[in-house]
Amino acid sequence: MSKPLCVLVGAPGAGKSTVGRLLAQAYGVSFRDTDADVEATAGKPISEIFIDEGEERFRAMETAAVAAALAEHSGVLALGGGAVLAEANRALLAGHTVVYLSVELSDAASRVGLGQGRPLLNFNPRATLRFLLDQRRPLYQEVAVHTVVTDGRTPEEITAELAELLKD
Ligand SMILES: Nc1ncnc2c1ncn2[C@@H]1O[C@H](COP(=O)(O)OP(=O)(O)OP(=O)(O)O)[C@@H](O)[C@H]1O
Ligand SMILES: O=C(O)C1=C[C@@H](O)[C@@H](O)[C@H](O)C1
Ligand SMILES: [Mg+2]
Repeated sequence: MSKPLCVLVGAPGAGKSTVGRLLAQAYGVSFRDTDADVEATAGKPISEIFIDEGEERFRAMETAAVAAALAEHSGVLALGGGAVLAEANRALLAGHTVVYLSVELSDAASRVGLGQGRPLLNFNPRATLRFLLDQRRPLYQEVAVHTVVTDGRTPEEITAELAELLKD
């Protein structure tokens, strides 16, 4: 039983995977991403899981991946953007060093582009992102111990702030 150094949450395009990798490198620890874990378990990309099995099945696999990663991983962990929607996942995060990488619509939209590889954003990515951000902002805030604003900042700047926060 171990505990992640830090758990990153945030919307699509917040930079969880990008910043998570940089932070892990800086600390010399490994990086894990529950999206990649679900894909490895299913043997296919998330976009295909959504098409073949539906979002509900994906969310069940995601909860199993979150529980396993929180129990096993001691490095930096990024959660899928929608993981905070499930009460069970939010409960699992209690007591963990959860950092909310916040992003607002303008930067999120330019970072995810047309939403390729992100099934929820296949249709009208900007309007969907606006909805997701409004729906999830309070949930990210609820689980987070720290918030790091990412808008208009480079991944390196964000990583440096995160490293500073983790010293406490
Ligand atoms: N601070 C930043 N400034 C500019 N571009 C960024 C920043 N952070 C990430 N990006 C770019 O935005 C895109 C999305 O980043 P990333 O995949 O890390 O986000 P994510 O939070 O993991 O998204 P998802 O929830 O879809 O997995 C990538 O192309 C990445 O290079
Ligand atoms: O925001 C979401 O609901 C998602 C974000 C991605 O990380 C993936 O977990 C999946 O595409 C769903
Ligand atoms: Mg990611």
